[in-house]
Amino acid sequence: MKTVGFVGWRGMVGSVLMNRMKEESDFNHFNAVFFSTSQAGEKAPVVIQDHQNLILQNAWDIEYLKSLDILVTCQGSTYTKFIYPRLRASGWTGYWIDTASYLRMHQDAVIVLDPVNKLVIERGINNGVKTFVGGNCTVSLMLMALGGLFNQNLIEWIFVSTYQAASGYGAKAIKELLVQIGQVYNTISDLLDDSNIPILEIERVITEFSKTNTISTDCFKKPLIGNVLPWIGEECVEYKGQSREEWKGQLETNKILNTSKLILIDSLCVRVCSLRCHSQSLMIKLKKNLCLTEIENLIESHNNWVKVVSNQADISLGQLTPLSVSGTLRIAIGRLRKMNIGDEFISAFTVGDQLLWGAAEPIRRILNRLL
Ligand SMILES: NC(=O)C1=CN([C@@H]2O[C@H](COP(=O)(O)OP(=O)(O)OC[C@H]3O[C@@H](n4cnc5c(N)ncnc54)[C@H](OP(=O)(O)O)[C@@H]3O)[C@@H](O)[C@H]2O)C=CC1
Ligand SMILES: N[C@@H](CC(=O)OP(=O)(O)O)C(=O)O
Repeated sequence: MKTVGFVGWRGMVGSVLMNRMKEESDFNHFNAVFFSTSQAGEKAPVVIQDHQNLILQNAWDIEYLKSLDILVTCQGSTYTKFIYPRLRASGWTGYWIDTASYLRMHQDAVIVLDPVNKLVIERGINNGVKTFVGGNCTVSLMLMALGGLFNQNLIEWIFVSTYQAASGYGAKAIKELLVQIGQVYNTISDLLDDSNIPILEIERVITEFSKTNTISTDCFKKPLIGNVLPWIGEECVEYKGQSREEWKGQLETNKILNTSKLILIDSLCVRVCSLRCHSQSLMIKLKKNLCLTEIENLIESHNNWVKVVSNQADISLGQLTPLSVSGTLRIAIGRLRKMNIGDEFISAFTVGDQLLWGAAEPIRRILNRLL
């Protein structure tokens, strides 16, 4: 059996990965070794019955890492940046599987999303590629939703407006949003009980409180509760005025699909206060005029997880929301219709869990493929 090391397994993405692997009994197929950058020597997680007494190994120990057949890291780019070049320089030729963005555009790395780019992955494996990286969450979720149209080479360009969950900024950010909700509620809970207080007075109190320094904003820098934040991540060095999150859309999509002619993708990425599902509003220019039923059929037949939601109010509100998709592998896509501006333009809205298909699931699946 192969030996697989896990770094970053107790982080948010790592925990979702561990849960999925336990659900699917993946740990029966290899020997697992768990590492930590900060807790070496402490107890490792128990993932199968007979492995009760394993301890955490030191994630900085190159000599130990060299003994692995496969290393899976959900630890983040800082770890990858430090360890990856040193481990490769030491002569290690094992498989490196990573959730972090650092190696994604590296020429020796394949971005994995097998329902969409299985052939690219297989070609990579056959050509001796040893580095496999999960895509940016919005990119992976968009590709899972529109795989059927990309597959048929029907897309000329897309403009995406994202509504990204707090989880995309990590566990601390989800906590910060929940703390903000509590803080805001505490400032007005007495007022809510008094039916004589006008709603605009309550709104004024909340708005004023949210502008004070008392509200927690360590992660997001501004309140997310009662707000939307129209900038995610750093500014792109190459393109002023574009965030790196927006910049990744076109770059990663074209790398994942291994396109010979660039598919144009642009976006405006916004943080909203949902917890772990990213939503995206899409304006798509098709290369030809197709009827809506054909478009829906192509989308839905592409993979087992994408579900077309009928474009009706009650069904959209029930099945096309972060709440309805959260914690599932479902990729919901709806609000599909032809736009007024022309027959080749369609609009759509899609929702996916950014910790599952957006992060952990492609990693779980490439690991199983490489075993
Ligand atoms: N968040 C997301 O939605 C997505 C993230 N990614 C990428 O995945 C990587 C990891 O992200 P994420 O999972 O959010 O990172 P986290 O911050 O949740 O975890 C990273 C590491 O922090 C350490 N840590 C310190 N204190 C704690 C604690 N109290 N609980 C758990 N872990 C703790 C752990 O390492 P140790 O045990 O070594 O101390 C852990 O592995 C990043 O590169 C990110 O860009 C990719 C796609 C989506
Ligand atoms: N940036 C994403 C999450 C993420 O980690 O992306 P990446 O893996 O490309 O750094 C978000 O904030 O929602």
